[in-house]
Formats: sequence, structure tokens, C-alpha cells
Amino acid sequence: MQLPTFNDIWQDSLQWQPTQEQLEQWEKLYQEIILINRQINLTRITEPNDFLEKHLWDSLAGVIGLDFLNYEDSLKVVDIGTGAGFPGLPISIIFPHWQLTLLDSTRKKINVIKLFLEALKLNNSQTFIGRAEDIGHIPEHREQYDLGLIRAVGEPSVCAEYVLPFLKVGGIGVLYRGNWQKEEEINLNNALKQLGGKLILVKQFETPLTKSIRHFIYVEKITNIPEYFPRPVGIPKQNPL
Ligand SMILES: C[S@@+](CC[C@H](N)C(=O)[O-])C[C@H]1O[C@@H](n2cnc3c(N)ncnc32)[C@H](O)[C@@H]1O
Repeated sequence: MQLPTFNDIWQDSLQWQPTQEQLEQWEKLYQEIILINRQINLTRITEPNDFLEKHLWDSLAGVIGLDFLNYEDSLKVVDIGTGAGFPGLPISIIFPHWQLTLLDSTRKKINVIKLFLEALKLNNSQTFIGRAEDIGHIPEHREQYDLGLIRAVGEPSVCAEYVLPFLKVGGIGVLYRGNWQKEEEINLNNALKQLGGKLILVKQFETPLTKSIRHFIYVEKITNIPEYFPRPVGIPKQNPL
């Protein structure tokens, strides 16, 4: 199985086009994932069209086209709860001058991502094993990042509590969501008040193949975050802000 080449989808939906070399890197990543997925259940999204839309397109759609990002800068980016490497890996391929940290609490997943980084020669990315609640307190990671990405890790206020501690003041957190409800926005705003953040943009997209609705929620870190955030392991999920 190979990834399909729908040449138009990138331009039509994101007004952007990957290079031939980037397409080849994505194909290589796909083949690596399919191979390893036979031994370890890394992702359920393996059918080529699904992989293209739900892993590649979705990962990129969260960051491409943001006028508040300077793409030329060497941004420091963290992907929290990266799982099989999404959204981090496709972004690391497209922005080789960004420095990515792919973080997950599951050692098995991080070990596999290390293999992918080697196979794809992605020298701009490093991995880290641990819980966001712990790593967010380590000086090497706390308030060090320009951009924090988080997809399918928890409800929005939990994601905010995980991401904000990693961001520098002025940094941007990107929450990848499917549907987006008014109630979620109210809860997120309440959490952001405590976390020194502000909701700056909600972008709605239709996915290019299945025409599903996706939302990307952008939050900015406005002030330094109180020392006690993130709260201890498990508390953000058990008792969301
Ligand atoms: C459903 S998977 C999503 C993976 C990937 N972001 C994606 O969208 O395909 C959630 C991942 O978050 C990780 N995770 C959950 N809670 C975490 C935490 N508190 N700190 C770090 N990783 C966490 C899990 O180990 C898992 O790999």
C-alpha cells in the first residue's frame, strides 16, 4: 500500500504545497509505521486515505497558514502526548529549521518514534518520556517553547493545563479538536484565566477527503504561570480547572 497523491488537496484547503522531497519523506514515514504497527499497536489509522487525511493533513492544518507564526524563525515546538508522532512528525518533516520535542508518557511509543527519527534522518527532533504534569515543572522544558501542540489527549481545559507551562510568554498553544462546543469554550476560558493564557482564535476546517469538521483552538500565553501548575499527575484529568 502506498499513500495516494491528491495533488490538489493541499493547495485547495491550505493554500500550500508540499515539495516532492517532503512527499517522499511522508511516504517513508507511512511505510515505517505500517511495518511497526504489525508488531505494536501504534495507530488504528493505517488505510492510506485515512492516514493522509487524519494524520498528515490534520497535523499540518493546525499550523499552516497562521499569520502570527514567523515560519522563517527557528521555533521551539513541543508535541505533548505525541503517541505515534502526531502532529509532531509531519511538522518536523515540513519545518526542518524548527526544533521539536516529541513528548509522551509511554516508553514503548517514544522508543518507536526514535526509530522513525533515525530512519527519516530528522535531526531537528528529540523525544522525551514522561507525564506532562511532571515535565512541565522541569526547567529544561518549563516556559521554553514558542509553540505547543496537543491532539487527542484530553478535554480542552486539561490540554491547556498541560500546554501552558511549556510555553514562553507570547508562545502559542494549538489544541486540535473535532467538534467545538460553546460550553467547551466557556470552560477553556475559565481555565485560561488561572493559567495566564488567552484564547486568540478558533479556526474551523473541512477535511479534504471525508469533509469532516475540524477545529484548531489557538491560545496565547500572556503572563507567567503560577508555580503550582501543572498540578500533580492525574489531577488535571480527575479535576479539570
Ligand atoms: C489518544 S493518544 C493521541 C496520540 C497523538 N497525539 C495523536 O493524535 O495521534 C494520547 C497519547 O497521549 C499520551 N498521554 C496521555 N496523557 C499524558 C500525559 N499526562 N503526559 C504525557 N503523555 C500523555 C498517551 O500515552 C498517548 O500516547
